Amino acid sequence: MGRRAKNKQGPPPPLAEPKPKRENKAPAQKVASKAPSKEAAPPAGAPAKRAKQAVRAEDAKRAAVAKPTARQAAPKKAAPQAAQKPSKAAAPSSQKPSKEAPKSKAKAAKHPDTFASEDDLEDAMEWGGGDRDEFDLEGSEEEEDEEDEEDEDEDEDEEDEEDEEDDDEEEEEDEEEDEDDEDDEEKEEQRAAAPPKNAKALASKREAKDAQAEDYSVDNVLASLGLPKGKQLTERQKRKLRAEAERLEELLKSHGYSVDEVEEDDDEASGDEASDDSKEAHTQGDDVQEAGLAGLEDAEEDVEEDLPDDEFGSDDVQGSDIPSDEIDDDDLNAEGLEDEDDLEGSDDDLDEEGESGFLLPTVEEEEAEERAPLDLQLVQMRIREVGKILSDLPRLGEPGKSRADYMDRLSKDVQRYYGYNEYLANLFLELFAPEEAIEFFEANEVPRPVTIRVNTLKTRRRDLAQKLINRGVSLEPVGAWSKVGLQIFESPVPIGATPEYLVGDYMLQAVSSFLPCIALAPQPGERVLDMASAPGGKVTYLSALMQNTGCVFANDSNKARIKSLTANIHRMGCRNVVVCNYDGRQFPKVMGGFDRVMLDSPCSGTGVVSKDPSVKTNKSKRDFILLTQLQKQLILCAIDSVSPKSETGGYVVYSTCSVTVEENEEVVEYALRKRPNVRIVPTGIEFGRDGFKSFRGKKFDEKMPLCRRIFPHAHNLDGFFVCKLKVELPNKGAKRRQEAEAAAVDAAAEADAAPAPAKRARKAEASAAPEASVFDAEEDDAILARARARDAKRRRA
Ligand SMILES: C[S@@+](CC[C@H](N)C(=O)[O-])C[C@H]1O[C@@H](n2cnc3c(N)ncnc32)[C@H](O)[C@@H]1O
Repeated sequence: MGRRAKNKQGPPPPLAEPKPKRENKAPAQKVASKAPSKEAAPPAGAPAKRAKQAVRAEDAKRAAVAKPTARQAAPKKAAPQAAQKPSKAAAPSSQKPSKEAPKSKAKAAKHPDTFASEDDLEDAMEWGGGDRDEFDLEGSEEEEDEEDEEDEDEDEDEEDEEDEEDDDEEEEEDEEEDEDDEDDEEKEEQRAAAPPKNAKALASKREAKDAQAEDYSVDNVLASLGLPKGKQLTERQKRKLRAEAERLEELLKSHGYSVDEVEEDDDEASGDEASDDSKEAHTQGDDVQEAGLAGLEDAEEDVEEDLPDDEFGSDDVQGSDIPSDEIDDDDLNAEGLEDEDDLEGSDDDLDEEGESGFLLPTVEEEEAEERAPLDLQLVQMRIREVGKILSDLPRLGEPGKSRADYMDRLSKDVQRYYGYNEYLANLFLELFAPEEAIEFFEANEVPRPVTIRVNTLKTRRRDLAQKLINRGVSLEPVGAWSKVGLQIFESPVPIGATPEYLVGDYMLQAVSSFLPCIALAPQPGERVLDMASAPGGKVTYLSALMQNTGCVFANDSNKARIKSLTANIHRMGCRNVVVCNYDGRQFPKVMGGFDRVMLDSPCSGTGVVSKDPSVKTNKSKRDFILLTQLQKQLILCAIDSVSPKSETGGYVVYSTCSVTVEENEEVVEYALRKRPNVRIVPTGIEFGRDGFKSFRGKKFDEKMPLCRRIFPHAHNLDGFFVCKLKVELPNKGAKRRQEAEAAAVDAAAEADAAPAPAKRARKAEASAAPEASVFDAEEDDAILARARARDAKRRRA
């Protein structure tokens, strides 16, 4: 097994820390919201019900697990909806996804980086900012609240005349609000006249739920667990069922339910209060409560009525693989185990089974599981359990089972739970250690934060921020590392259709895609080529960094994408850009001699799965072979388009929104082999992980760690790879390479020498960055704080 990415303490988070007012609300929700693709979603709450029934049936006499109150017993529904509206705490790093989190992220943005047009905007609102309908259509309570607030704001606005800076903006806003209010009144009347929209849906949901509850007959319950009736359970089967109970308890605890209080609350739960709560949750249309809490409660009652004590028994238990590593004798006793012998017996077996007590399913059990309906919660728990065991196989592994056995199980479960094809599941499981791979898969289920890039050709960040705040947008700078990024948390207006957007004050753009431009660091007056530039997120940034001077060639081979590229270039006021439409591989023949070349290469998109989940299934081994071939050809052409004699530059940046080694380090390594006059230099990006120096037996250039790798689970950004290359005169390069090879022998000297030039290079580039001259962090912070305070005051009034 080759090198795998490791979790290590990285530099400061790339996006801003959360403000206290948007406190993390529901940390436990993350677990529940880890739903796989929509297609795979089970009927809400069904796995929990099955698990609960298993517990009750097997342990009816023993009462091995305390019965939680109805309220406590509501596992969150593991459905895509939940996953797509992550809690603010759910983000792996400090960022907060926007309140308008997408209702469906299945529709991916056309291109992950930028949003060129109205269509792109729609996509953008889906990937990061929510359903556009939320902004435009009637009906949501939140919207009404906001409208009320806007009405109040009008009054406050009149009083606020001292605030000279805001006057013009606010007048415009007031006019818009007046119009909106008239529309709103009309809509309100229509709403009042119509029957409640969701009453019918609720009624039919209830009917469906009742029908579902009726299905919990003994036969159904046993069948759902793969247990034929009337036989005796083996010790192993009993143990698994008990561990299943533990699993459920763990699940409840992880959602913040206290199982310890169950005994006392149980009485209450059967009383009015609990059922009232349940009903209330129902009538509010809360899917989570409905599916989990009320459904579970109903199912419990049915099982109690239907299931005779001796009914549960089979040699053919298809049961789940049950983590029993945390079974605690004291707990079991406290919870009233009647049959001490069983417990002792299982303890003995646990000793034989390794410390975790988790058993991989047998072949028969696997086959039965294949036949049974997909139990997503079981699969999710098993993924976590196997990930944990693989982190310490000698201690936690089952005797006789190899790493390959566990990896095989994990791969199958990842495919079933997250919806990746076998090739990709294995690719990621090779790239990361198992537990980290799971974090990566989880992060891909959550949308990344919405961010915009301020167009310094047209405005300053502080001015734009102020205008947007005046429109009620909640935002923050993305962090000290960028002077042009703003993270959008909430917006009452479509962020891709504000007047500021339309006049080109900003670009909707993922912050990862700022990084290649920062690395290329084009200088005013230079000649620059962006070899694959549509729809233009990066090329318009390059143009801005060059302050509309020099010349940028924006090329793309795809004619259809040239349209949005051109539109963006116009909207952003880039006057130093020439658009062209060649296959990048023709470029050195078309023209050459550039000071810098950007190759943001076509790639598999494995870094942006959260935006485009189709990547999970539509990328095969063949695609990777073809893509890497193209990437290798393009990188050579990019190198050959650069003038090694450039006095100010002579650089190529190669980037992808993919995390695979094949598309990144291997492509760069290929280029270094084919062009000995090229070397890797620091990118100037202060965060991210190092590029791999070796992977699965392959050794890469010693400078490969200077490349930056960005991961969704580690940085809460789109996955990205950025490499900066310096192109030198061929003879000079060859000489330098020989010298470098000789120098590599002296490891100590190398260790001393490496950091200093890297630092110097970074410092030089930072001071040369044109945007630095228009930025004053402290001043910006003060202005933004004042604007936020004013906005807060208006809202309070
Ligand atoms: C990752 S996207 C570029 C995104 C762009 N840099 C931006 O920031 O908006 C890759 C682009 O490569 C283009 N492309 C694919 N094959 C190409 C080729 N052989 N030559 C030039 N461009 C190509 C695609 O049309 C696509 O627009």
